[in-house]
Amino acid sequence: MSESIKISIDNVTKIFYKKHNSVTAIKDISLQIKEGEFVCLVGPSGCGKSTLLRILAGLELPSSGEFTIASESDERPLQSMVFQEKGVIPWLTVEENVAFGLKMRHLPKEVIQKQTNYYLQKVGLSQFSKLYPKELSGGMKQRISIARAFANDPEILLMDEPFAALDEQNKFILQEELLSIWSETKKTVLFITHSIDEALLLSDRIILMSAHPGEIMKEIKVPIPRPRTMEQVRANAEMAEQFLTIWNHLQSEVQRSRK
Ligand SMILES: Nc1ncnc2c1ncn2[C@@H]1O[C@H](COP(=O)(O)OP(=O)(O)OP(=O)(O)O)[C@@H](O)[C@H]1O
Repeated sequence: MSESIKISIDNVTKIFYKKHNSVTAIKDISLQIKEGEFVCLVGPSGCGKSTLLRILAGLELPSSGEFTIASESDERPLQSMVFQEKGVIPWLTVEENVAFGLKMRHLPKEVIQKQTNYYLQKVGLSQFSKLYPKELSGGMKQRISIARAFANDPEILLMDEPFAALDEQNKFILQEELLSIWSETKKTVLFITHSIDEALLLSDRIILMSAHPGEIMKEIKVPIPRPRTMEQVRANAEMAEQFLTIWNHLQSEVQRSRK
């Protein structure tokens, strides 16, 4: 991980105005993420995690505050986003889905083919390249989204619970595949999850958010070195302690928000 700051979020607040009231989704969020860092956002449901990601993706505007994403090249997209589901285009084949962002940028055909093939192979979809998403399992569809996001070669990756809809076995496999691609590319990643195990396995740093409105409450540096496996995460005493810290935080925030 480099020491340079890739994402800088400064005092970002988002208020959604409705007809008769307003909702403050996130409040005064300030966060700096280093180049090549893998950061997970964890917090109770409705605390504004997706709102923050959507702001960074340019899909929402902050009500106040600002953010910057350091850009190395004008030719690369600033960000790629991976969602929980519905991230694939049903009328395009697997290969066309992965190539989609590259085609939009009108890159040379050979570059598109090379990049697409590389990431299809990385996520184990090479032999399914001509199939359509409806012919694939949920795990395979998420692999397409991941391959497309990395193939785009964005400055940063934003991932909104990409594995939440998968069964445990598929989740473990995709987490390991993601870590393997990430360790090669060293992309800066901001990843939302509700799974404490997932956050401990993937992150360099975990940001804990408060219940509604979402504010940053605590940061946890994940203590074990990489490469990591879920077995190590589960067997490591320090990780068990961190698990409890996060668990207790979530419990108390959920209870506080219900009062
Ligand atoms: N477009 C919108 N219009 C109005 N309110 C919204 C909008 N998007 C989000 N909100 C509100 O902002 C708050 C934060 O929502 P958000 O989806 O960001 O939370 P979250 O932490 O990602 O939730 P979850 O973990 O359940 O996915 C919620 O109260 C939600 O109802």
